[in-house]
Amino acid sequence: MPLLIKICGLKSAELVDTAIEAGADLIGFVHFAKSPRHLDLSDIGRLIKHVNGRAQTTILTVNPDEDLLEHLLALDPDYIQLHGQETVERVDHIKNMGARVIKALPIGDREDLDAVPLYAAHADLLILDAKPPADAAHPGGNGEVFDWTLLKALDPSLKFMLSGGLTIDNVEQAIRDVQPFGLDLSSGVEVRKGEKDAGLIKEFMRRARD
Ligand SMILES: O=C(O)c1ccccc1NCC(=O)[C@H](O)[C@H](O)COP(=O)(O)O
Repeated sequence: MPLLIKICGLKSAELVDTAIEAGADLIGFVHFAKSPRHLDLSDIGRLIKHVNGRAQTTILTVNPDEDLLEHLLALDPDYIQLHGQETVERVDHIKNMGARVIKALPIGDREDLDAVPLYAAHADLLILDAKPPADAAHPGGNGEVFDWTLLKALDPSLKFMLSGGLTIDNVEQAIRDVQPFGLDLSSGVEVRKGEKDAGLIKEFMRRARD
């Protein structure tokens, strides 16, 4: 089965087209005010319409309240991505609202793996991302790689997307060593925080798909 590849934090229709034409399966839009990739609801709605079914879409948010969730669901993304401290009960609740849910889990050490089978039984997709540095302004999109060898302790039948610091230089090794179900990335195809580069997106996708 081909790798599911998600590119997160796209902000323009042109770069959305670049990512889709290069073969991205899932496009992520960030709604988190402190992020350099933050978009307001009207821009996210416009970009989801622009994708128009050519790829799947997700809106990424952090510990959303009911009111925000209702606004996000009205934009009709394929998934809501949760990147905060949302519990499995919260994941279930959001699914009951009619959403498919991607849950991101921070991985820094062996103990962090305990949450993986638990959330795998509730979320539609799981992202295993690097634990953010203590002084990070946002819980994801920090370009940090975690120790992939930790993942050897997981049940091999668990499906997850590998995330955290993926770049054109480490993507082939990541696929070889980890053999994930999917990949998720943001900073690795940026020239500056929040600014994606078409050439890096194409090169990343070429190396990931070869
Ligand atoms: O991207 C952000 O700015 C962001 C802000 C708040 C919560 C999560 C965020 N990103 C989550 C993602 O899905 C990223 O793709 C993932 O953390 C990997 O990022 P990177 O290490 O930069 O590739």
